[in-house]
Amino acid sequence: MAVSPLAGFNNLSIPSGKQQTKFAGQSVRAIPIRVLTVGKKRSQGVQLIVDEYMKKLKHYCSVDDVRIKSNPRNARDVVAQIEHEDMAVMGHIRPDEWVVMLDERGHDVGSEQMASLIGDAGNKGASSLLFCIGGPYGHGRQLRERANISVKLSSLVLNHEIAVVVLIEQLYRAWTILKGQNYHH
Ligand SMILES: C[S@@+](CC[C@H](N)C(=O)[O-])C[C@H]1O[C@@H](n2cnc3c(N)ncnc32)[C@H](O)[C@@H]1O
Repeated sequence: MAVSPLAGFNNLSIPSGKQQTKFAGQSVRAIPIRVLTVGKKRSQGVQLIVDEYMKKLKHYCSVDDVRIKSNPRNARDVVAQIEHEDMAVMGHIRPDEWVVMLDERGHDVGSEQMASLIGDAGNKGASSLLFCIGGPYGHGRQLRERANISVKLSSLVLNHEIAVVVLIEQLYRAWTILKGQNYHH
């Protein structure tokens, strides 16, 4: 029987407050992480930082940087642009992948909770974990329906380039937390 992609996150607990991850001292299955961003060409400075953290993250799991051009069909109105970007994003999602949508209105998670989220995805059967950063006007309807969870990185609205930098550092931080390494204080 096929396992619903929602099966794990239905049970995902996001504990409140700063606390140790429930995976401290336990082994975690290292599933691939894919970071999908919708946007224009990245600036060199942002790309350097993303590359640096991707390299660090690759010590723990495989990582893919999936890029989608914003407004891929040169739509003239915002609604059509969001829909075209949404379709392009959906085309990259794998059926048994757990999808984390980054959104300014999402769950407010701390770094330990992000570590638990990665641990849960690995240990509850997801084949890979996809983190989605939207285009200039945010995510479309299909992705919102498909996402297993929506997470905020800050109460501030971030440009997609800043969002990917914050996200990738947090993914690295999360793995150091899972491994009990001396990076997160
Ligand atoms: C320029 S923002 C889009 C802002 C738009 N107002 C919206 O409704 O999403 C581009 C993308 O960056 C990400 N992003 C921006 N601020 C964020 C935040 N505080 N937390 C999580 N993701 C954020 C989201 O994925 C968003 O779709």
